[in-house]
Amino acid sequence: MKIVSVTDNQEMSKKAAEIIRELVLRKPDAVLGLATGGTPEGTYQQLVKDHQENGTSYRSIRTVNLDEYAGIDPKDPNSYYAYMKQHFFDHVDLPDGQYFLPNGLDTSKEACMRYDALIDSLGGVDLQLLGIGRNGHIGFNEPGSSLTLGTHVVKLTESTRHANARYFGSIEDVPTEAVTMGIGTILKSRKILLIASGEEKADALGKLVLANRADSRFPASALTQHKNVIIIADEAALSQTKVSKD
Ligand SMILES: N[C@@H]1[C@@H](O)[C@H](O)[C@@H](COP(=O)(O)O)O[C@@H]1O
Repeated sequence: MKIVSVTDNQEMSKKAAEIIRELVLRKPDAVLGLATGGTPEGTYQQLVKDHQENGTSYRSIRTVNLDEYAGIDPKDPNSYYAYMKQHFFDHVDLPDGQYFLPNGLDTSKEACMRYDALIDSLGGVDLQLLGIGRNGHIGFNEPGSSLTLGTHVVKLTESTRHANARYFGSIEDVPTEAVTMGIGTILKSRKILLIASGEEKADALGKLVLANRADSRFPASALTQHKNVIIIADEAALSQTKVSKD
């Protein structure tokens, strides 16, 4: 795992966007694995700015998202589909029909298998963007998840529901389940870019930097099994590690 230490959220977002942009320019039909949450918002902002100012094109790009809440209609403003439209899809020239998310309204085993088959049919993910949950979850793979599964339905932990409640009216409105790419799916990506910002991620980052083997109690540790992982984290997120700014 390569760790890049940056000053703050803005520098993290710029560096992450630069890596994505380079791939898009080098491979105009790349498959991007995308993530949601507060952390990648700045990265999408940078990519949109770059598209507007420099014309970087997404015409032939395909994207697949990590996860979606179960039981939430894509039209619901709290869906990850709506998040992606709002932060990225509606502002670049990525054609409709070239972006995919798990379907929160069809959580059947068949639908999950179809999502993995879709990713394979696109040729696999070139670059998977990841955030990290405070408890070390990636996608929605909560502690205790199998580290080999493909896309599947998960029960969200109360800590994750509380952390994500800021987007909903109240905690009762936060779904209890989600559909997520499994760690098995994530590890198939050719490259993984994990971004983290802020003190509330310091615990998780501290554990991740020290991890030397995959342990299902801390799902992000599965990244130790992948050969091409870059972590871009700011000083606050790295405050419990010995990694210092380059
Ligand atoms: N499913 C998402 C994850 O993909 C994300 O990495 C995590 C951290 O979110 P945030 O970036 O808002 O801290 O939250 C959610 O649970």
